[in-house]
Amino acid sequence: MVDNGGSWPVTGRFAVDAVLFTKLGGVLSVLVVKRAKEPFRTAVALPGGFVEPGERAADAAVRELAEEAGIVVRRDRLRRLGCYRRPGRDPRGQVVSVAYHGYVSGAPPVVGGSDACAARWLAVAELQSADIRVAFDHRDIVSDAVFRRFGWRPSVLRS
Ligand SMILES: O=P(O)(O)OC[C@H]1O[C@@H](O)[C@H](O)[C@@H]1O
Repeated sequence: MVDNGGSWPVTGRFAVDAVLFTKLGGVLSVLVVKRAKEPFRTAVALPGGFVEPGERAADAAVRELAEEAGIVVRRDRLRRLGCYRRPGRDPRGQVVSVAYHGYVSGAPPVVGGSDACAARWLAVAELQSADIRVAFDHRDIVSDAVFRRFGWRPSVLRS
């Protein structure tokens, strides 16, 4: 632990999220987990978590993908999407999340672990349905990732 002399305010925590795409039956899909704990217990979320002391953000994204979804993705297959810092995005307090995006072919098998009780590939269009409870600002993150990668923006479907 670095002694900051008490002069640096501790204002928040640093997290990562991973948007991993595939095509499943020709349909653009994204890897999601079901949260096993609060906040947003049982909601759909992106694989993600807090960055450990001394850990690089991209390595944390790779680690969370493995821990929460049982999928091994090389760091150089992930691209940085951006920083998500809107106040209130996490009910626990100020959490800044760096999001990454990537693509894997063939919808490899995934399995929930760690903070996730399940993992699956979910059609992007389905994730945008208002009927699905999505944790944090993860629906917006997926929308931004689709736009960055494919150049179109999925619209939220109201039932
Ligand atoms: O999954 P835990 O460890 O509870 O918290 C990490 C999550 O907290 C959120 O702000 C981030 O978007 C990230 O997904």
